[in-house]
Amino acid sequence: MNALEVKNLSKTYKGFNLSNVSFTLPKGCIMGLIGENGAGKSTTIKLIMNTIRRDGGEITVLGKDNTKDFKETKEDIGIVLDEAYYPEQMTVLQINKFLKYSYKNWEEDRFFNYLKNFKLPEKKAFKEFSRGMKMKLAIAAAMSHKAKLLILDEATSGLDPMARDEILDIFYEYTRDEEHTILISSHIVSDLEKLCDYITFLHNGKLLFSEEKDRLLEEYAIMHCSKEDLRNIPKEKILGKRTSAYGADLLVKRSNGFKQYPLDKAGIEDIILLMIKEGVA
Ligand SMILES: Nc1ncnc2c1ncn2[C@@H]1O[C@H](COP(=O)(O)OP(=O)(O)OP(=O)(O)O)[C@@H](O)[C@H]1O
Repeated sequence: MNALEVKNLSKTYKGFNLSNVSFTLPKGCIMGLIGENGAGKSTTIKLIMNTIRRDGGEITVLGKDNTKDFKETKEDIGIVLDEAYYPEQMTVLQINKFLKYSYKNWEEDRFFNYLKNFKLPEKKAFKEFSRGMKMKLAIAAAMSHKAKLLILDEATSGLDPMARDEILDIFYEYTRDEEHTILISSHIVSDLEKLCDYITFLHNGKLLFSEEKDRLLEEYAIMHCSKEDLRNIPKEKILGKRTSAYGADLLVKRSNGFKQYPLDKAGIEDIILLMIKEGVA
């Protein structure tokens, strides 16, 4: 079963269109949502959470329509945004009590285990937590109420590299039972490349690709060529381009030929930067 199906999703704001975005996230997998500032990542996440109204399309969470079966899908989703909000005076012990009443399936032991792993103090008030500590608390809470789909919108960006690495390991473990699924947006593409099974790339409100990461890494390559070579390559085979005084780096698909040229591996960051670099996308 798919944890998440997004079909032809559309939303218009003045000066911005999220248009016909479709992607599928199978259960037990991790999907990274990437795109530049204003690409439409948070809008997509808000539409999945049903906190804003869509103009068109369909969203299914674990087989249920996210608007018609809103109450059930809400229990199934754990959400962490880029800021964590809890009552300022509360300690984690008090926050635990508060969350116990808020969630039907609150898992106290799991929550305290995460707090221990994250080394969060039990007696400090929430307002005295650093930004990173606040985020860790929100992540621990989102993973402790039997949510089947965990959604993180820029939730790891404020963490130091060690904390991020630790949390990426926890996310990875979280999904290995095939019951938990993660959708995570981040500007730290190297983290997503390490963690994710799927990458979905939005640009100016449009979906440029939603693919298995391993397929992207196998299929795409960077070709270095001279300006003269560049003139002989069919435009439709150039998926991205960066030119300099000496020649060009082209993003190409290995399946499109190019055996006569040396091809370098393309990482996810190379792929997305080249795709949008000179307006090819
Ligand atoms: N409530 C709103 N009213 C009007 N426009 C909005 C609203 N919310 C978002 N937008 C616009 O929608 C576009 C997409 O915004 P969104 O927050 O989805 O981008 P994003 O990809 O999450 O960006 P970032 O990486 O900066 O967080 C932007 O142009 C933004 O100004």
